Amino acid sequence: MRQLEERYLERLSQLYPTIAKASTEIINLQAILNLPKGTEHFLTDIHGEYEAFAHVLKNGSGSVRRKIDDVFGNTLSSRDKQTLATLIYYPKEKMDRIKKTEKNMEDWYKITLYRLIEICKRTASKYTRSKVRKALPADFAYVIEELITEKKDMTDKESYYNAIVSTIIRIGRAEKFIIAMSELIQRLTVDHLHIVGDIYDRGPGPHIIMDKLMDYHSVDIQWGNHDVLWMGAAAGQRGCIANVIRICARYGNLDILEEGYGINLLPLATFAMNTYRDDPCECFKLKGSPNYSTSEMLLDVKMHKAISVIQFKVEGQIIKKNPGFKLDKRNLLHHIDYEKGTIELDGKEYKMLDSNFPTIDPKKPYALTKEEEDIMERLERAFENCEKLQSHMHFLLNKGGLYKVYNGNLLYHGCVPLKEDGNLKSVRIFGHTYKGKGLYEVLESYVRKGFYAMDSKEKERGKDIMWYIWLSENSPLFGKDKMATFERYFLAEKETHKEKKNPYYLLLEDEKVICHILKEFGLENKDAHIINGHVPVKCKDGEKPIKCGGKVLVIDGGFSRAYQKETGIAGYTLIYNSYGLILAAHEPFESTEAAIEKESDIHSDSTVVKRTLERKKVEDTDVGRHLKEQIADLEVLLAAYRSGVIAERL
Ligand SMILES: O=P(O)(O)OC[C@H]1O[C@](O)(COP(=O)(O)O)[C@@H](O)[C@@H]1O
Ligand SMILES: [Mn+2]
Repeated sequence: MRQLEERYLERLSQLYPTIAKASTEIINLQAILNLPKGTEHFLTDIHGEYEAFAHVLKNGSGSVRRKIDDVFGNTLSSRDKQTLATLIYYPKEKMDRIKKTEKNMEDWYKITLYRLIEICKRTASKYTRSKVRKALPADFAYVIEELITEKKDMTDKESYYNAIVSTIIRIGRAEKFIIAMSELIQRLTVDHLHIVGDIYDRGPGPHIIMDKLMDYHSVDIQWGNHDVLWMGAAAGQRGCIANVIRICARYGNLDILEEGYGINLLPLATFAMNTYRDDPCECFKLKGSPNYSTSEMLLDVKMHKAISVIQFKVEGQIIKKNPGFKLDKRNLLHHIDYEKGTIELDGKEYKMLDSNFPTIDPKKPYALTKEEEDIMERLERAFENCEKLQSHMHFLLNKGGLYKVYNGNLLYHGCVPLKEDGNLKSVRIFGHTYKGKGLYEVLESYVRKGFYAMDSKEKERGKDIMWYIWLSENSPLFGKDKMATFERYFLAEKETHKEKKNPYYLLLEDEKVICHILKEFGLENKDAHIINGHVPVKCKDGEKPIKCGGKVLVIDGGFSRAYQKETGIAGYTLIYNSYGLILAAHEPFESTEAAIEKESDIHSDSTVVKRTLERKKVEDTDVGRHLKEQIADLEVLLAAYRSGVIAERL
């Protein structure tokens, strides 16, 4: 042990070779501990809505606007503040419009630059110089640092600033500079982003969102069931591939696959056209209103049906292969009477809304036809070999997980499976029993195995687990008793469509249960919160996102347009800054165009969930804890130098 400590100190002394260097580092770290805590931003259930997502990222769910209010208070009209906010979100586009009407651009540049400098000063004041420096755009790094650094003892500050600003304008760099400042403000307003799941499906641009996230300065992701579905597809799991394509077809988003990821769907399209040529595919009408021509629409519904039938078949095979998944009840194709066009479910007979199944052999309903098999083989290869998809999925693997404990909060997408009495539900995974945190951990480890395991059997299990996470009633990311996809397509009886939620969702107001979950994940502090998404909060029915006296925050971002009529708003996001927790309710996002032109900001309403008595500092955060450990280590090193145990490396 002693030897280990000495070896560690030796290593540390290579980094801080002298008393002076070690002391300076201690002082620097101590200074960081006393800075205000950085702002965290939480978004969930983005579901491919890249424009709304980009907007919320730009406005920091109201954080930029709050900064403008803090700096300018009553000295600017609310109209001017809104224009300034829009400029910060969309600097280039806004300036292009302003230039068309503004008579004195030079004046406008001057005023705008001063305003931006003031806001930038305020946003930067929370960080160390070194952190700000790292965020500065290379072209203007030096000037911006000059402009935002307080020069206390300079006598004629004003003329010094004026000279810089006038030069920027005179040499024609004002626009570029305004863009750089605006982006810097956006960058500094939010220190860290949490995505609490469901980036994928329903909306048109999940791949664009992923590109943005990969570019973002600091982010973690708690996978949602839809994200794990795409991960499974990328790993070549057939159930996941079929679901991914089915959902894209259902929402008129096959472009994501074809154009976004370059996955060739021609074999499926040709097969669908031939197989369902005269079939109107009534049950497979699209959701939403995609921009389709009639022939595109016709093709899409046929592909939608073709891949759905393939899905029910391959899922049947996965269920048979994995009896431990206990999903046999979800195999329904063998309950269909193909002649009568009916199905028997739980002893009751239902009329099927569709009875044209040319590819199903009633004796072997789960077997793929030769053509279907061929299509699936090609799709498997296409998903596995798509470089862009693989890079997006590896980003999810590297930056994400099934849950996260961060600054005293517990983040996960769906739920912790519970029994009706509120105790943790035990679940069998490949012959072993797990619950609570253990369940989360084993599932996550299998997801990773699905990509990285050397042992082919474990790898296969890992792939199948991704599909299991998508729809099992015991999956913490799904948390409903069944996924009623089949019933929703083929049966008119609404009661068969019902997906009953895990008791977790009924127990969200039960403090004992919630504290138990938090404790299970190591959070015993009374200030801890659970933050989850997944279930839309039906605001129009009076439902509230704040549960259990503020201990639980269900912030389904509600970005998904298809769901906005159910919730009545566009959903919630959360901000955790040094003053506390702020919940932002959003109105539906019209378009980027409207956001710029009408200066409409989707952020509508903020509720302070919790206000801290004292402003939280870095020392109160997880990073602060690491810094304190580092300081303690450095102090040991310092003592070792002083007592002669270790020599300085001069
Ligand atoms: O209406 P859609 O898009 O077909 O999806 C409905 C399905 O999506 C789910 O709600 C899962 O998606 P979420 O994770 O977004 O809730 C299923 O429970 C349901 O069967
Ligand atoms: Mn979800």
